[in-house]
Amino acid sequence: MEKRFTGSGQLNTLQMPKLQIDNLTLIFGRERQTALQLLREGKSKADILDATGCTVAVKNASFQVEKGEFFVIMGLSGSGKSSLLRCLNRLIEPTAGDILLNGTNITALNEAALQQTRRKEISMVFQKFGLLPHRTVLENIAFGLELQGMAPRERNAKATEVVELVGLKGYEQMLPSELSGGMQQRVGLARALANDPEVLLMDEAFSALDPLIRTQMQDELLDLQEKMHKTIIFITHDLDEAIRLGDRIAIMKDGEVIQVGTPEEILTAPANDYVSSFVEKVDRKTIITASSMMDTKPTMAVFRKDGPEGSLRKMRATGLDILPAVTVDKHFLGFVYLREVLEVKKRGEPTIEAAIHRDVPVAYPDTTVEQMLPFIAETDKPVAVVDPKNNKLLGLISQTSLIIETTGNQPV
Ligand SMILES: Nc1ncnc2c1ncn2[C@@H]1O[C@H](COP(=O)(O)OP(=O)(O)OP(=O)(O)O)[C@@H](O)[C@H]1O
Repeated sequence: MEKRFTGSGQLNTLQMPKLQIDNLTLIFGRERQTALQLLREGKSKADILDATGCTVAVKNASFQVEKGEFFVIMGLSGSGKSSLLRCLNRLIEPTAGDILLNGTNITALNEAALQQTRRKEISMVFQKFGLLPHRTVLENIAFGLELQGMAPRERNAKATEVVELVGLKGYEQMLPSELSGGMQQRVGLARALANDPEVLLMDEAFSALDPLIRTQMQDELLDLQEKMHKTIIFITHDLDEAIRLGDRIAIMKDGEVIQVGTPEEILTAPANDYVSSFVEKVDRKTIITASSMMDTKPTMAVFRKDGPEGSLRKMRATGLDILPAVTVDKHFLGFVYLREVLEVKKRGEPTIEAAIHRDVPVAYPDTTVEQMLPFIAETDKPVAVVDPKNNKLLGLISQTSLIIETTGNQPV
């Protein structure tokens, strides 16, 4: 899936974020305000619990979610994911901080306006599906619309539309108890989608499903998202699921958001030892791409500018016996080798043309390490990374870094 977001937590600032969370804090317990004060004084969670009996579930969380983004919040049990998610639609009242939806501060809404937002703008899908047992699939899906006061004919038509979308056609008149877990979660998802919300909150939505069904549901959700372009905030404690689904991932620990980034950023630049230990076992080959491995300032032999003489000079200066050959405007032509450049010079040829090997494999910035495996050769040939639009050379990956990335070992 295409990853559209780059830079740790950096978003396209030309557009207003769909959701902006600023210093969100949630404290459970009676002496919340005292606890908040202690938190602001820099006291630890454990000290605050000792002093006040209050639990700091979310501590100063700040991040933005862009329109159409699939944003995953990941953390172990008790890290505060569900608490944070429930604050976003104020199922739980945050103790401090702001939540801006399309620039409007949700924390300042009165009850009526909040109801309106929950019905129209933010819908939630729960882990345990939350279905009404005595209502049919169609009635369950239409339930939110019924609460909004929509007439039966209209709401059934809307629910029938969504039924098709989530693959429940033919099951409309069944009761939840007649369905498998995966099917029940489709009903939960359909009910959330029937409201046509801008933001979908999904709380461990697939965690109760067995692994095969879970993978299938993940695929279907990604397919749906390709069509719907909703803003999705998805909670999971499973890193593989987070990597599979997320455009970006926020990692939580002890109530704090400790890193926000694309899966690749989190794997290549973990914010601390905790994140490193988390990502250790992930199969990096399918996630790391050429863009994060390449040297973006390689020495190049510039065709027509650098003749054999100039190319040899560059080889001598760098100690390299192979250089990428490019045109003056950086279009990649191939590689030149020391031995052949010497021969060209000996023959008195004015350019390095005859020395250029044009038939070499190239990678694009989003080519994964796995896709580059066939490029591992016995020779020390680097991999050229080019822009797919215009074939300009963007960087080089040395054979050594490719081997280290694929095997985890230094080449012998
Ligand atoms: N209603 C509550 N009252 C008091 N403490 C709570 C309440 N709900 C959660 N907590 C505490 O807040 C912290 C964060 O819990 P939360 O459920 O948000 O974590 P989580 O990451 O979603 O974990 P899980 O995956 O197990 O649900 C935990 O220490 C938990 O014990």
